[in-house]
Amino acid sequence: MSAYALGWSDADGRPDTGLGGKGVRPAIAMLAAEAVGGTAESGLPGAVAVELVHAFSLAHDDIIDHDERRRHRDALWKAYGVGPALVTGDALLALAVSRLVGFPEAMRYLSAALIELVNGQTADMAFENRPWRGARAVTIDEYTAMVAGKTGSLLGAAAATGACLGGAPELGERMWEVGRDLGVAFQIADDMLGIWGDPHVTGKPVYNDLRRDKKTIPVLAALAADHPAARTLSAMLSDGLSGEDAVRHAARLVEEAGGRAAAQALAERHVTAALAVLDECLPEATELRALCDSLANRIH
Ligand SMILES: CC(C)=CCC/C(C)=C/CC/C(C)=C/COP(=O)(O)OP(=O)(O)O
Repeated sequence: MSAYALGWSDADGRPDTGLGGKGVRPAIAMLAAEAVGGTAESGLPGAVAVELVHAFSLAHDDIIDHDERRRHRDALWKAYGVGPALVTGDALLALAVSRLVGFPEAMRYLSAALIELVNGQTADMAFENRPWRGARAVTIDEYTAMVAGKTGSLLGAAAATGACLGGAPELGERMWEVGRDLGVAFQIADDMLGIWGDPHVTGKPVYNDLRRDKKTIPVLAALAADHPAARTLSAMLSDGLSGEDAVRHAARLVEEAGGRAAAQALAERHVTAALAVLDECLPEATELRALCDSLANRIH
């Protein structure tokens, strides 16, 4: 498969604008199918299913979070209204499930991912009402479990459905582990891009998570640090960030307290774990490994 299949450039080799998304999940499904000895095309039903689930989850997530921009343009709800965006998301989900009718082993992983996705999303929403400090503060372990559900499960399903469709259902569980750990690292990178990303590249503004009290890993890790900036940050967040100056100041404190470096280190640990399982069960999977490496680059 070409670099296009990895989603980083378009069919003519131009850098991807992000308008259609990076296509990471379908690339994983097709490369996993190939890695276990099938053709890339054999992984196609899984690839389509996971990308449709992803699109459904983004449509609904943008409504939940009131995010107005997605992939360099208005979010679906912003362009067409909440009702149409909700129903479009539902339709995408129904179509996703229909893609795997006739492939029961792959379907098992997709349905497991859907349950975990909803659990992770529910935890993410519940965390917004938890305090920044004290006994009820969100821990890094709780964060990791939440993102393993919200993001890791679908990358897990991509890898596992690919393995099943490529003819190696016995590798499904291990491939799920590979995808899940990659997904945790991917979400950590996404959290980092939400603070330090370039909106021209990501297609969405920075600081929305901070404005909304989202318990993202750079902030949680900063607060856990024994650093004066962490104490100032904790007080500011607990009082509520009032105005854009406060939001920008909080972002600087997160970095000063070491939140960015700690998030990066945690993401690297998850990439390493994913690669260890991949090397153990599919040492010849060079293209899938290359995709993992390119995802790892997103952390830096
Ligand atoms: C049930 C429900 C509403 C769940 C929501 C779960 C959710 C939105 C998780 C976020 C996943 C994520 C990192 C998206 C960006 O993916 P990406 O960078 O691959 O996006 P792209 O496709 O635009 O490249």
